[in-house]
Amino acid sequence: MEVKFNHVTLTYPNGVEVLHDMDFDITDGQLVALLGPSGGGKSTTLNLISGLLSATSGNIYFGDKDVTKQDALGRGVGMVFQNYALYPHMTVLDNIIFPMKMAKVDKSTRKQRALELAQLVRVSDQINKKPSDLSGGQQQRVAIARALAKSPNILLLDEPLSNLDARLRVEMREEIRRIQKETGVTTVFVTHDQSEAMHVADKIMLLNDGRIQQYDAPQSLYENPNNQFVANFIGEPALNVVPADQFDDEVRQLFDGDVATIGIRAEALTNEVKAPAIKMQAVVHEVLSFGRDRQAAISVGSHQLVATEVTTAAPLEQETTLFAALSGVYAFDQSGQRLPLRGDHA
Ligand SMILES: Nc1ncnc2c1ncn2[C@@H]1O[C@H](COP(=O)(O)OP(=O)(O)OP(=O)(O)O)[C@@H](O)[C@H]1O
Repeated sequence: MEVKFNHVTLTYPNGVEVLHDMDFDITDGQLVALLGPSGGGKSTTLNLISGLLSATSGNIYFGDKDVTKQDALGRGVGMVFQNYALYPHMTVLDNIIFPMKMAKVDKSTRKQRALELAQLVRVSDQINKKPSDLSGGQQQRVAIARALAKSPNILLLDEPLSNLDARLRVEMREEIRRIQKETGVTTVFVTHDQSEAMHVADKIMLLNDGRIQQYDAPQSLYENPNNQFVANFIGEPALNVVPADQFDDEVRQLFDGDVATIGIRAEALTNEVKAPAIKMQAVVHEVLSFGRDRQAAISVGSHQLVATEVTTAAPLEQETTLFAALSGVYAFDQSGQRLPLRGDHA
């Protein structure tokens, strides 16, 4: 089911507007990640989709239907929470059956559907156990099956992986993607972890201060950020940010507008030029290897940078010329807006 927000705002009863003019479409069948720092507005947006909160102004549509005034029950959404919220006294099978029992689905149909869902989420061999006898990942699978039991219009997942250890988080994010693709249910997934969002989503909506900073395919956010916030938030190691006055005029003039800062991706910095690049004077302090990863500590003036492609061939602790591939160099103005390359370099 397509979801559409038309100029939606939300003001909490304390009078503070926390979501400003949210205008977006979620395409039917897609998995969208709501990503952003704490307080950015992810949960508030999710609760507006679910109907747990009502918009102060603007309209929300599911397909062609205006659901702005409809409550959570009427909207037919399935929810999965961070703590799974399974019924502890019921078996796995009964947990999955429960929403269908409430909806008065007949007994044999609901049992058959629950068994199919258990198979979909791969807990068929656990159906007679109680939630406390399952691992965190298995409990999450059951919570997803239960949320899908009533064939919801939209599946909403609120930080579903945050209680799992690192290895299980990676496994479960792949599982969520598989289950979403198999069922085709439009899914919204809240996370503050950019790497999780990058791996799981068809599109990422990056929120900060109750505004959409960018809503795009994961790779587009990485390669073509709208502003400094997006460029900083997406990518690991974080973007290197250097004031523009550390660069020659020639570099600043590559961009259209008044350049205040230059952002450089860690992997764009090299000690040999391989692609269209800018030059900079820098000092390499050390080059460390971690398995297949490398990390060099560099300074430009008094600014510390991290580079992943600078090799041990670089002389240490002395001024040297480094290059930054233009594809990983962004210029921002004073307000943090991205400045485009001038026509002849674009
Ligand atoms: N009940 C409330 N009353 C007043 N303000 C609220 C309420 N709930 C949230 N806020 C404010 O709304 C803004 C957005 O909060 P929200 O919980 O949506 O952010 P979030 O991105 O989900 O953050 P987190 O990752 O910490 O959950 C914050 O400034 C928060 O302080």
